[in-house]
Amino acid sequence: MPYGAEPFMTDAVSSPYDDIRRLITTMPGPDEAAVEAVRLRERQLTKPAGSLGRLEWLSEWLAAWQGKPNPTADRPLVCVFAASHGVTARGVSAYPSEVNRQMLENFAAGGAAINQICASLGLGFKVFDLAIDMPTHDITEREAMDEKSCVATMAFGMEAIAGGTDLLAVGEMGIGNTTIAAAIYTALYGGPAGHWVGRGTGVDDEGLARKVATVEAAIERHKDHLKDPLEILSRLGGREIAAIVGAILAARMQRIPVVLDGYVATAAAAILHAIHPSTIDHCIAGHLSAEGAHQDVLARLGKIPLLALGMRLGEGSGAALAVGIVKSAAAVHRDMATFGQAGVSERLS
Ligand SMILES: O=C(O)c1ccc[n+]([C@@H]2O[C@H](COP(=O)([O-])O)[C@@H](O)[C@H]2O)c1
Ligand SMILES: Cc1cc2nc[nH]c2cc1C
Repeated sequence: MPYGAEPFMTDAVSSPYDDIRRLITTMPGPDEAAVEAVRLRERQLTKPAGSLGRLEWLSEWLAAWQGKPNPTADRPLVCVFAASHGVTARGVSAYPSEVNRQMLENFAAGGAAINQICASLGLGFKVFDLAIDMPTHDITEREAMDEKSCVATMAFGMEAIAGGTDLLAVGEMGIGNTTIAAAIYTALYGGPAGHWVGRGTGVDDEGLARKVATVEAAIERHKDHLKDPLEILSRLGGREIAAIVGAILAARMQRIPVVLDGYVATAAAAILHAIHPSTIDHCIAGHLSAEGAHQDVLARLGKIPLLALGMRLGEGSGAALAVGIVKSAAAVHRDMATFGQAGVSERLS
């Protein structure tokens, strides 16, 4: 038998993405019985019905995706995925790419904003270095990464949950990646590149014009290959976005609800949503980023952000703050007294 023609191989055209597509078809759905149990207890707690607004919904959401009637947020984990981008050669960021490695050191030393947010809220924190010294290709010239590297990076992102957690927040670090995210949104949703491009770390008007021109050039370069969302991901990048796609999928398989960070992290959710909207039903938007088009993206994904603090930092900061709210929602649901326990009179009619 000639080399490469083992009997178990078929002639069917296979793609490196097949395993990811197969995984998506086996994802668990929401646990309706757990949601009902939460609603039942909710009605018995010492407060006017519905008075805790979205906190009540958050308890139901946790229960639905954790698959348990007593939802928890006892071991929340913030994962930050860090990557470098060849497109920075086009002058699309207010900061140099060296900041990527320097910020990894800052995260490790405990000096970044995200370190303080995690410490103040008691959240676990893990950073993933996605070959930070090897930028992906400039997407105006060629694809950011090949399909196999893209799949390998998604698989690496699945490691996010390896240590165990009951609530995952996903964020990123990568100079130039608001241009990458804008390119992904332009490919997915169409319209002028200028609609999707914002100031990121704070580029001036010339920088903004360079970002728009860069996204337009990237779309023009790849225009014949932007139908399949996974191909959009590998062509436009970057590694941190691919890793977050993997983390979101792995979390779903293990029944771990996910909190998304800002404009860049949401691009990973948008890729999955374009494959099938239900793939991100276990995700909430932690916050509304100040990066202009985030509102539009979240509306397309059907997500209402938990917080709107005018933040545009990235590094998981908005998602981590939102986890603090989710932790309170779980604690309120678990520890409040019922009308019966507290001897408080119930509603008249
Ligand atoms: O995700 C967001 O909402 C967001 C908005 C603006 C900036 N960022 C962060 O800033 C970096 C990207 O900005 P830029 O200008 O280099 O494209 C990257 O490290 C992101 O974490 C992130
Ligand atoms: C200093 C700095 C910190 C960051 N954290 C996330 N993105 C960032 C971009 C810069 C420039």
